[in-house]
Amino acid sequence: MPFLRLLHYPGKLEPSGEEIYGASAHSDYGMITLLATDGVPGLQVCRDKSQHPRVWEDVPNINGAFIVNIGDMMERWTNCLFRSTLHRVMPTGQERYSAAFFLDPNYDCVVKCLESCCSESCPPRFPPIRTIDYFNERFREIWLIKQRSDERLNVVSSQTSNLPGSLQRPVMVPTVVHVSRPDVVENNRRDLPIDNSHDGAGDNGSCELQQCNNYMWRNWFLCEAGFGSNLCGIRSGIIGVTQPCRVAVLATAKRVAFELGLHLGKEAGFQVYDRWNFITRA
Ligand SMILES: O=C(O)CCC(=O)C(=O)O
Ligand SMILES: [Fe+2]
Repeated sequence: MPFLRLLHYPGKLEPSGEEIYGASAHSDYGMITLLATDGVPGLQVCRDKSQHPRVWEDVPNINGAFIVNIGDMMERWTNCLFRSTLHRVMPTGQERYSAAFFLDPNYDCVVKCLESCCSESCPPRFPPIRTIDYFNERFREIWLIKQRSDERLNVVSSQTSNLPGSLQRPVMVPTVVHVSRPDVVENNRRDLPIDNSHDGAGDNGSCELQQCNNYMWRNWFLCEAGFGSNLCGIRSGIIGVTQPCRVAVLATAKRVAFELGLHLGKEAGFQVYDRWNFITRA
């Protein structure tokens, strides 16, 4: 699964002279990352992450070359034959741009030590893990670090701008919630054309079924991005959809429940207000 992240470090300095943007020490979670930068320094790697105190080295810029990072999943697959690279971006006060291309296993892929990388004398160091479970574990750790830091700094809002540089960026990493749908729904989804008709701009964008589809697409997107999930502290709550008429409300609620394997009236519900303010709920 590919994922491209475009990064901008504004290089702003606090009145104290301290820069507030950077990226704390981390390894990338997936398989492999190709990184292109604009040549502005700041990126550092630690060759031996088990060594303390850590020794950080600047990564030199080579024009036209990508920086390649091994990710955690590759480390687990190869039983540490390939180690994931611990790296960070130090604030330098200079504006900086980078583009990171992450290649990760699919979320439902179980990452298990490769047979060629273990033996009786060298048993697997990590148990098999589903990619999504590993990612969520890491996102939860980051969320806890952010909460502790907020408490320390007495940050009231959820903005990250008051955080020290070392905690700025990874907090922005999205949580991904794996949604398991009935087989029939999953197969239908795979057959859907990849075009822009689901954003309501297509020729048949106004028909009722199409509108229902539009809401489905948005719900799936929000749901899989962690909205409405207890796993994701900042996005927990409810995804709400408004519809112009009772028929559409019922159709949408039923379909959300069916497609996400939820119970209508429990995890998925609806509320209809008619013009005399009578309310029907499930
Ligand atoms: O901006 C950089 O050079 C590094 C970015 C990075 O490590 C990341 O996005 O995971
Ligand atoms: Fe990284």
